[in-house]
Amino acid sequence: MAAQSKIPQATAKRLPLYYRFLNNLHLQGKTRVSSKELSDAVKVDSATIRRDFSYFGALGKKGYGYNVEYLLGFFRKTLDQDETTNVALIGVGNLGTAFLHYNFTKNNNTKIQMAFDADTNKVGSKIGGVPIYHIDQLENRLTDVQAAILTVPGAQAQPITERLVQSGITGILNFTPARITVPEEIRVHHIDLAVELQSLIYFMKHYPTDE
Ligand SMILES: NC(=O)c1ccc[n+]([C@@H]2O[C@H](COP(=O)([O-])OP(=O)(O)OC[C@H]3O[C@@H](n4cnc5c(N)ncnc54)[C@H](O)[C@@H]3O)[C@@H](O)[C@H]2O)c1
Repeated sequence: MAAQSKIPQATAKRLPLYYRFLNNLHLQGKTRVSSKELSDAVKVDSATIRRDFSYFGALGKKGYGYNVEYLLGFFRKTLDQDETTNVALIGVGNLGTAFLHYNFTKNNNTKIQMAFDADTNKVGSKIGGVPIYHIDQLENRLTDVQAAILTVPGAQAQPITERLVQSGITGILNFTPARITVPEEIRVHHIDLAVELQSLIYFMKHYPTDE
């Protein structure tokens, strides 16, 4: 595994991009992909992709491309080995409470360290071992936290996002229906259950798994 820690930073940054696309291909039942196909999808030129993949020990074969399963296995291992990322959760309601109970116990390198809410009845308690602070404390408490999970009502999403960005958060997992605006160096992943469900139904219809 030592070779994996030698991956250049620029390559490592593209890993999640590759991972998402390959995962989608895998879900569609595709077993191989060409560097051209990948290049078009992730908007990285084929030469860079080939160089990146050579670090992973994945050497594409002419006329075959890359084995999707092999790459996915590699990415899972590598992404899992990343250094610990501290996460804060904002909005301890129905959804937020469920996440705190879950707290990604199967994944050692991601942990919700703290949570925030505006409701004084929730502040001062712990859920799943995670302390809940008042949202007024956000700027004081958010030191050494890199990512945030947003589970507040939609109308609160943008103002809270601005405070998170000011506090040095660089990644936001947004569960609210609001589309949030951030500076371009901040990464936002939006999880919309309605869209996910529609997408599932689309794939059920068009890519039945028992083909
Ligand atoms: N519950 C679901 O299944 C579900 C599914 C998909 C998306 N969502 C979205 O996730 C978000 C949360 O949903 P929910 O059902 O948990 O809502 P909820 O009303 O149960 O919880 C929202 C929490 O945010 C807190 N809050 C309100 N304003 C705040 C502020 N300014 N700062 C900090 N905390 C604040 C509230 O006190 C409350 O605890 C919503 O945007 C919702 O649309 C929910």
